[in-house]
Amino acid sequence: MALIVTDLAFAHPGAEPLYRAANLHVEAGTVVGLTGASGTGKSTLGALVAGDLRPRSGKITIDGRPLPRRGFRPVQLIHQHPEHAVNPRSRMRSVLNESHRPSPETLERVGIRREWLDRFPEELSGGELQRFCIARALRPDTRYLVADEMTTMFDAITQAQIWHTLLGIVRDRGLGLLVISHEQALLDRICDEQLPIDRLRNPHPAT
Ligand SMILES: Nc1ncnc2c1ncn2[C@@H]1O[C@H](COP(=O)(O)OP(=O)(O)OP(=O)(O)O)[C@@H](O)[C@H]1O
Repeated sequence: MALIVTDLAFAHPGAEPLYRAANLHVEAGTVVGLTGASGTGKSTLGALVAGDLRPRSGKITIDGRPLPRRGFRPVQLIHQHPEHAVNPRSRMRSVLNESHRPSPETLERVGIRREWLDRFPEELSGGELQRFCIARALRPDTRYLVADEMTTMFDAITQAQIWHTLLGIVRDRGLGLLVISHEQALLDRICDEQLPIDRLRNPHPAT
């Protein structure tokens, strides 16, 4: 069981290809860190494996099946800026229930307080809002998560709480987790494996 990217090619409109033949393997139940300098395509790769962007060519398979083009989303993306990932005009109860209804146990485990459900996004802190994005991503059919600079904006205590919670759930559900981060100490602590994106990009550059 794995998320497997094979010979992926992608370019943003009007730009040079970011990857010509990228390969990535995230085994279910493992935590893989994706590292690399700014602008080298880590977030873009996260968006591709989550199905938010479509590759030019190549293959993405999830537990042996092609990544679905619509509907069922087995790979869920958690962004750096939760405030950009939610509708500012929706109360948190609606935000949460957009994709599924998380169980009360999930809400409690993720650390969402009941009284937050009636608030609007701007009435929550970034860390509180990120907990909603995590709960929303934890659909019953989610198999893999991409955490793209998920806690970069938060203080050390909030970061530690969110990672502790998420890693516990990932372990219990046997999910695969791709972590995109510039924080080397975090990656060293939580990852089973780390991949520099340069190793995935352009493995056969034109000479
Ligand atoms: N929607 C877009 N349209 C055009 N170019 C884009 C778009 N999104 C990103 N890019 C470009 O693609 C390249 C890779 O961006 P990406 O965000 O994937 O890098 P990154 O490695 O995640 O960077 P960072 O570590 O700074 O977050 C950058 O040069 C960026 O300017």
